[in-house]
Amino acid sequence: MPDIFLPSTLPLVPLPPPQLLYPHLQATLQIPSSHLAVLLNAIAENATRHKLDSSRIIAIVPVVEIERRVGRWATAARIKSVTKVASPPDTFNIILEGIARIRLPRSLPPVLSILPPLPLPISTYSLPVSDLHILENVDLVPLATALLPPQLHEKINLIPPTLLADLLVSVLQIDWDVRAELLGVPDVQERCAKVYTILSKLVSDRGLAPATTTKPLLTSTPATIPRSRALIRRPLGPPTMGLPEDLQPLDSLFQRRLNEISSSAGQAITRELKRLSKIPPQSAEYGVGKTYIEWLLSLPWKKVTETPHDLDLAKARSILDDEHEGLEKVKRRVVEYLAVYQLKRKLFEEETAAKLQEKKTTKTTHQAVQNAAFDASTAGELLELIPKDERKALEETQTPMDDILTKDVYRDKGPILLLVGPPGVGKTSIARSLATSLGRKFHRISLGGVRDEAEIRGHRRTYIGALPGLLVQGLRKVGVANPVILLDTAESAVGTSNFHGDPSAALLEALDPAQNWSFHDHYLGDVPIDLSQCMFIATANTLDTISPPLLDRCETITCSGYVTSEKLAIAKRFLLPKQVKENGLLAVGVQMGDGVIEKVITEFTFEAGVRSLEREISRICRTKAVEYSTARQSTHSPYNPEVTSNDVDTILGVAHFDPDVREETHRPGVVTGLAWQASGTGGIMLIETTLVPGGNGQLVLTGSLGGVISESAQLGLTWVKSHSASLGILLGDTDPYKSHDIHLHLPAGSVKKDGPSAGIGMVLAIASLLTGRVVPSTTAVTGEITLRGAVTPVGGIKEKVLGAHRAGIRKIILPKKNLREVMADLPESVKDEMDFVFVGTIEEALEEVWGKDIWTDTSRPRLEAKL
Ligand SMILES: Nc1ncnc2c1ncn2[C@@H]1O[C@H](COP(=O)(O)OP(=O)(O)OP(=O)(O)O)[C@@H](O)[C@H]1O
Repeated sequence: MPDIFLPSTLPLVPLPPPQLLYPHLQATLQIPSSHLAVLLNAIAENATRHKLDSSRIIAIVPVVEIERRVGRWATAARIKSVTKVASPPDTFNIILEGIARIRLPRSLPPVLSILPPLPLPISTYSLPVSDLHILENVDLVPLATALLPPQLHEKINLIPPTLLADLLVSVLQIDWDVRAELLGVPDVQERCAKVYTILSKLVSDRGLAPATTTKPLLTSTPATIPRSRALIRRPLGPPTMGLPEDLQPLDSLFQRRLNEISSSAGQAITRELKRLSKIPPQSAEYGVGKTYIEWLLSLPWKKVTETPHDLDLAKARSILDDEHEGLEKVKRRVVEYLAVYQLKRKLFEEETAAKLQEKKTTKTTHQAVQNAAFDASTAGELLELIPKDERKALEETQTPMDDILTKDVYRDKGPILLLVGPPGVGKTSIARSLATSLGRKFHRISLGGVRDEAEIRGHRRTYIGALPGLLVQGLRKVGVANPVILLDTAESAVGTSNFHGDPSAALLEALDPAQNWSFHDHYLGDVPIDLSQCMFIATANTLDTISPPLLDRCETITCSGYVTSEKLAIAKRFLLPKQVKENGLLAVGVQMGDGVIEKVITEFTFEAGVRSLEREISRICRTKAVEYSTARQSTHSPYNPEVTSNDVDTILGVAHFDPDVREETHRPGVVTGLAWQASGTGGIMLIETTLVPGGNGQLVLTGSLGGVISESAQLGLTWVKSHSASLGILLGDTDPYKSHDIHLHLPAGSVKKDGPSAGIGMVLAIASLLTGRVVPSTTAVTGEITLRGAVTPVGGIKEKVLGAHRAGIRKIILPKKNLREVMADLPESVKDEMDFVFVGTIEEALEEVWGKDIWTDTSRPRLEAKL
């Protein structure tokens, strides 16, 4: 039960008819901006006088024709919100919520306008708990039932009788004078008796009969208060009566879980149980309804994993270290994230504690008015009985009931971590370790192939076999409201709306801290679910296709591919021991030397991550498991845990064909470019050109090329053509463009290729073809070109370079503007082994490959490669 504290002086504000403010109800006061300024000054003065940070409490005095005060009673009220109205101009609506009746001093001047803070003899005219018993004599419920529409009947039972009298006279359009008089009746019994007389008259005037009550009234002794309070919290009263037998188990489960579910879920279950009790159990609808109730009962509305208040960052780091090799930057960033999370949470908890403390101290300096019959859980119900026009204005500032109940829980509003990198580099497993460090449950949702909004937001219950969306399903699976949820392959939830809706929009709503405390899943209908306590982490292979609004919510951490030495370390420390264990060889083990593992890495796997490597190691372990089983059965051949290089060949067979190994031969017209696949893996890509006799300088393109890459080829040819003279291509009377077409092909025709980064490679290939000079196959190039010959930066450079390194390339020509990325992000071992040449123009690139004398050297045969 919250206590309300009133300062001993309050500014006074006149409230003309027809409005009248009772404790716990709302009223809207419309005032011009000049009056608002006076009011705010008076409030500030009062706050300073009482050394309060803010006191939005004022006294609302009912007045008639502005000069005549009615009686000696007013209402202490809290300002809930101030909003500017569209018309009349310069006018504000102030929404007030009554706190308690206050008696005004005899000497008070007429309240003609807003008055500065004046001392008021404040008494506790709200109800002490022990006074409740007096109400049993004057039961207003039957009268209220007769007078109010049926949909409100059940709610009347939930309203404490002490409030009912005020509430009824407010909603039943009783004369203002009568209402003002009732404000001056602080004694509850007297007030209820008066209201009883008024309502009885109204009932008989309208020719209605008072209903007989079944109302569980609040009972007399303080000892029974908690039970009564539970009753108040209960959404719609027990529906058990008259339920069919097969609904009884559900109902009793409902009763047991009453305190664990949100009030809106409780209301929905009550409604559904009632509805089901009226329809035949054989109908399909009956089954649908039962499943719906089961879902509502099984969700973790309020249950959370308790997380330690002091997160041990060193321990978190050691969990990350224990489960992952390398990934230094990623680990550091994850620990930073945890540190910030912990700090924010601590700060929040300290603030909450300080507020509580402040309340306690204010109690000693200010008179406390006990608000016996009002608590947050009745607020929502009450609201519905408040006149509509007032309610509308109030709703904007309303916090939902469930939110009030759990408002002291910390909800992280920070960005979502997005781990980006090629497959198999440990993104998922880092997220899992983060959940372990936080002591939270972990749930992974794969967004791959999610094209339908219903997969995120659920299907409406009208569909047969309808289910909630992936998020709600996930919550039920983990059984707590605060898990770490990993949204895997987030790039797949593309931001395209189609006739199935827009999954990324639904996802955004779920991730938005401003909305996700009341996420609406279609299956759950009008029952909102709180996702704000979940911690979301996303992973993606590439940022290219991720929806921009989603990306905007995220903070990106890049996990790049591994080089051989890193893979070796991962294999030795994690993959091999894991596979040995999984294949039942823990007792005898499998020994693989560094050279052997390296052979598996370089000859049998061609990937940025370590997934295939793990698969190959698993194959080796399986073979060793067969050997071990055979050895156990025969005494002749003992088991040998050692795996040699030859064993690898025997077990894994012929080394895999790898398109990503550099060419051994050097040929004019062939250049090695760099590619970056949608999976996030980098590699090399050959650019082949040849001259086709009988043409006229046209460009023929093949190899599944997209629009952008085709334009790059055209651009490359144009550049070479325009520099033909200086490159020595047009010599004497031979003009290759008049007698030949140029065919440019990118092998692996089944793979779609696009992007601008092959531009410089195309220029080199065409120039090489026409000048007859070769580009060494150990050299790779990447960079976009412009028509004027500038080389501009490209994306995915780190993965491309790592892919080139794997393929055996030792020199890379790349755009100057990518220099910082290369220097900052690449492992030292790669930087040591490779030669990087940064160029700003095409000329620089050509000179780098063929030397400065390319512009004058015309001695070489010009055409070497012909069909
Ligand atoms: N640095 C590492 N240390 C230890 N194990 C690792 C490391 N990187 C990857 N692994 C292991 O590789 C396997 C694949 O990792 P994981 O599933 O996390 O990859 P991912 O990056 O999420 O891939 P995808 O993008 O395909 O989902 C896991 O078994 C993981 O433990």
